[in-house]
Amino acid sequence: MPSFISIQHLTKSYSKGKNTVTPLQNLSLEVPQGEFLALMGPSGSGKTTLLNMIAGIDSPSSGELIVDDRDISKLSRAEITRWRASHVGYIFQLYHLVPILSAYENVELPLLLTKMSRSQRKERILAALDLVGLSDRANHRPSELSGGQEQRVAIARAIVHDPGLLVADEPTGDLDRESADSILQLLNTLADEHDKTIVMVTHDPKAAAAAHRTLHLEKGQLIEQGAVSSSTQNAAS
Ligand SMILES: Nc1ncnc2c1ncn2[C@@H]1O[C@H](COP(=O)(O)OP(=O)(O)OP(=O)(O)O)[C@@H](O)[C@H]1O
Repeated sequence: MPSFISIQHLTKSYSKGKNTVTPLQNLSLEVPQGEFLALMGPSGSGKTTLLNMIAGIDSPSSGELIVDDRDISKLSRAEITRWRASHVGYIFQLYHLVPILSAYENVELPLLLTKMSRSQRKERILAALDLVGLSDRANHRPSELSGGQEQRVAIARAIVHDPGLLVADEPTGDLDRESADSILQLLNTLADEHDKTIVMVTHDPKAAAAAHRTLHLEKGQLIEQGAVSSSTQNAAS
């Protein structure tokens, strides 16, 4: 099966004063469509940097970055903004819901950027809320929801425009174990039954274990779980 994400020899450097920081160095990665991939690694190892590259939020210094058959490192700023809006869904640790809007209205936000009619939007929003198990909370505001429910609304918002790729940065970092497990189950369902390709950054080994595969970032390179050195495990714990 061709890869949904194909990264070849990707390097990312930042200038910091007189110094250069290179969180990702000559990194290569293949992710098949429908895979739920977890990224782990010590703080500062470049996990968020890699996630931002894959999601088209930041661009590589060098290397090839193909997502869904497109080399997104070669797109202009306007093209990448358009690409992101239709191809990527974002899930954050702290949900980033708009407090004065209902769950329904929060989920509607990505669709307001499209030419969809109100009735088309309604159909999509109700389907997304149904998929995350929150049909009965459509009119509730975030403050009237539990943390787990807020994250479900955020996931409904991330999938409502039907992107192929979901990126999640510590999606269970603010949740108790039970809520975290049900969010991880939902992410598995999205990969297994809805063919979403999911890349999740996490510090939580239990969250990583729920994914199909876990990779560790070490010295700007990716290492399969099992091949990770004890020094990295100590640093990550
Ligand atoms: N915009 C930027 N400008 C300069 N340096 C940056 C920038 N973004 C990230 N870095 C540096 O790149 C390195 C990797 O950062 P990154 O946030 O990707 O790590 P991380 O593994 O996600 O860490 P954490 O687990 O703490 O979130 C760090 O040394 C960071 O200071």
